[in-house]
Amino acid sequence: MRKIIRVGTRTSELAITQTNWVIEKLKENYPDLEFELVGITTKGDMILDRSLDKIGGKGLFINELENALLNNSIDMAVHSMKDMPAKLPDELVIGAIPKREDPRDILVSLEGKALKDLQKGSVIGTGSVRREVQILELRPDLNTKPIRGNVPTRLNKLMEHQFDAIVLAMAGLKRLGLEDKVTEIFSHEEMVPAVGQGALGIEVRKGDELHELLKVINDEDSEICINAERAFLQRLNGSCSTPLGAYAHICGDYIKIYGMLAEDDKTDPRKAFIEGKKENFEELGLKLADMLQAGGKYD
Ligand SMILES: NCc1[nH]cc(CCC(=O)O)c1CC(=O)O
Repeated sequence: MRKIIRVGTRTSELAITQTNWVIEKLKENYPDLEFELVGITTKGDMILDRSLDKIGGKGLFINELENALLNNSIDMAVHSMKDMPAKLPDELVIGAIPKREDPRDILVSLEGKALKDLQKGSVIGTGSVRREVQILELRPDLNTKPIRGNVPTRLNKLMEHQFDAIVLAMAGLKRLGLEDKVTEIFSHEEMVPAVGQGALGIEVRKGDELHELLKVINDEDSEICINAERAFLQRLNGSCSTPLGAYAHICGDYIKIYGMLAEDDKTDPRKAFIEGKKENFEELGLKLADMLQAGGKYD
């Protein structure tokens, strides 16, 4: 076994916190191994003045980390699964998905008002077309405005009154110890989360002995759910500019997957869910995508 395992991560406070958590978990299981955190700045972290879909979508936060894996300058990369594109390079694999953190979206509002109590015309900060479409479905009389930057930066922009409220992932706030900022938690039905939201993924080179070692921090139910959601994503070939979301959870031997899809121009949002035996997770994710593409709605 190599002496020091180099663990690549983005350099935001959230990414570093997540990576330290992964390293701690691995150390608990393998006290003799040594780990080194390698911070890598990605294009997504550098370009902060434009919206993600205008500068190239999801790959932005992970390309540099994958290149570092491919050229052997790191041994594993810790990602937020929600930032992972539908397809990975052939040489790489997600070696483990630890137990998922809270997958839901939340609202932080300036005056502590829930979404339904915000004044007509209030401005909601979000850079995500998925969140924008669903917010406007719940409150067509509000406005949305793009926001970029990491979680603390977004909270600061809210405090400076650039917005009346912002939407963030609960998972990020929990990991940063900022849950006390939360005004309202959206259910996964009123606001279908992003594919993979709340989950981490640890990427390694295919065939690397580290893959086996990572199994101790894999959570099988989380892995099945994320893979179901990612099958959905792959079928829709989603880029950052397609409003879509999916959230799967497991109940006994069954998996239930909720999905939302709108047109690229943000019109015609629709939602659906599907349920089946959990071993059929992939087929179910694909089928849910087909139902939504065919215009399916539920109620
Ligand atoms: N889009 C950026 C991003 N990528 C991962 C998280 C944290 C939540 C997670 O781990 O899924 C966030 C912040 C947010 O959406 O509020």
